[in-house]
Amino acid sequence: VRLQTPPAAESASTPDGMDEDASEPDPSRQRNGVAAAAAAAALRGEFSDAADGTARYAVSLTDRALTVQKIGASPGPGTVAHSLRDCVGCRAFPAEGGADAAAYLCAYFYPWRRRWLSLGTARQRVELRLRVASLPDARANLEEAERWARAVGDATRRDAWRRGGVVCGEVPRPCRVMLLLNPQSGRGQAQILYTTHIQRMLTEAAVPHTLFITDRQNHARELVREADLSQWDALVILSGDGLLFEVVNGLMEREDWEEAIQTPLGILPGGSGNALAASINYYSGSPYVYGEELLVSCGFLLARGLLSPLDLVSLHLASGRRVFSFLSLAWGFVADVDIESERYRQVGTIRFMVGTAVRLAGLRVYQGRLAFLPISETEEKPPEQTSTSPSSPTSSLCSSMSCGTTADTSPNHSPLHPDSTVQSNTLPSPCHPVSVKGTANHKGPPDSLLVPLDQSVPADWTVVKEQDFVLVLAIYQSHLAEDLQAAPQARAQDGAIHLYYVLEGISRPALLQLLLAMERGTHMTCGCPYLVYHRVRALRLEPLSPQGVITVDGEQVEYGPVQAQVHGGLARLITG
Ligand SMILES: Nc1ncnc2c1ncn2[C@@H]1O[C@H](COP(=O)(O)OP(=O)(O)OP(=O)(O)O)[C@@H](O)[C@H]1O
Repeated sequence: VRLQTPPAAESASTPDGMDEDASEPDPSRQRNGVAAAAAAAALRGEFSDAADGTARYAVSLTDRALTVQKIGASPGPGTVAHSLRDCVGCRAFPAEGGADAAAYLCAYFYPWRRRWLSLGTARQRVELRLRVASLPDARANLEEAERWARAVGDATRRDAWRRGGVVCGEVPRPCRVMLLLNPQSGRGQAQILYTTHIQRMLTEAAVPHTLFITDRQNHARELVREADLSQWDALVILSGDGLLFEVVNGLMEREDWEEAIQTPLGILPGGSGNALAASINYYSGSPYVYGEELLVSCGFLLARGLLSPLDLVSLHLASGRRVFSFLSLAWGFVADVDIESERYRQVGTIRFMVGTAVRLAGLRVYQGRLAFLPISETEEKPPEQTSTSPSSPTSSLCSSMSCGTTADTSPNHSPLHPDSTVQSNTLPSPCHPVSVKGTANHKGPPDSLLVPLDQSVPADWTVVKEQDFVLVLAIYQSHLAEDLQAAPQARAQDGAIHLYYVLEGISRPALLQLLLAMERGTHMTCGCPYLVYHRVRALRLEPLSPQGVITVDGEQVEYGPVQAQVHGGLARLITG
């Protein structure tokens, strides 16, 4: 374990060095919009160039933008409006060594800009540094710079809330972050990613953090299980999804699990799959990005600090062990590829492509039983949560169950659903559903929809005819990997398990076509009769083939019968 304190941010560019902000349209960015923004300005002032103090700038702050106009230049060229939607922070500081009475104002933006060498956009860093020297003494100049820094920070926060979707709070400021990093995740570059991107970004956003580098499997789990959580406002993972799986389960193993699991969780992609990070980026409405660009986008969302509820799925394994999952349960093709491709880890995300090619060549089928509790079309959905203003007393008190759920317009099941494979549970259930309580090693809410694994599923469940499957995938986020949109209709807090299965009989080309379509999330439009989809609250999977792989959140668990139930909004996720 290493502890580190972030150093101060470095490097600057002056307004002269910046192009027009390339974010999506903002009234204040347009030509006559600049005038409108200035008219509604909350603050106006005159600053000089941070480099040598020669050029002078008229600066105005509105609810939406920080606009900088070179004095003497006509509006348009020489005027830059920095949208607050792209701002991560702003700070004031005195001139170095006290030789000068001036103070400085620094604001940090990450607008979406066209890439230099390829199509599309990515968030790119812009630093605005201005000199405040209009007052005679150093203290007065610093106070003026601080006044601006506070105003920019407050306006940015208000802007984030205005745009927030399903928001149930925000991390406190300053936010004390426990940042857990797995140095072995992905291609083993998480530490470099921290130094090159995240350290500076968190410093700019004034997020003090302590870095914990894990040195073995289950290290993160133990750390959060034993941690004094009153010391931390958020737990952030720079790693793959496997480390977050450990953190979630470490929190759920605590005596105070109910409170502990409310600790805001954040994820920064450092692994090879990075499914949750890709999902968060997608939920935020951001363009598709991957690799380091996804890291910067997720770093930006983390810096904004808005919280959304996160569903967790409680899973009971054959041994009686209970685990909590935020991403997926997989059996068959998907699980095989995930685990078998571990040996190609050094090639990064391409490992999944290699693994897919290998497994397609030796396509397997698995015999098993599947049953689930569907979410009916008519089932009442929890009311949609609207953003609460940052000053609202309820905003920081969001309880897991009171956080709302977005309306989901997706169909309950695929129109391609081959009815012949599904039957309602005609077997009389020998007992009424009884809660399956947390087992000895786990705390957590009771699973009121499940009965013990050695009993038949309840009568209102749907039982799939016993047969051969190519894959079963239960997923609760939109992405299964950075480039796999397995359930584009899913949301972090929709209270649903999105259950897909592919039946035996599918040809290799048809399966490949499905997997390729999944990159764009269009697999349900392929017209494949072997692919079935249901939205469910609970499920049971009983593999009958003697050998196979089951994964939970990409981690291999014991092979055998497993059942699961979703718990809506049990955790909280930083989604920006
Ligand atoms: N220092 C370490 N050395 C070896 N394994 C570790 C270490 N720290 C954590 N682990 C384990 O590594 C496993 C994989 O980690 P993680 O999910 O972060 O990376 P990944 O597998 O590359 O990413 P992804 O899940 O996105 O594919 C986890 O089970 C975790 O417990």
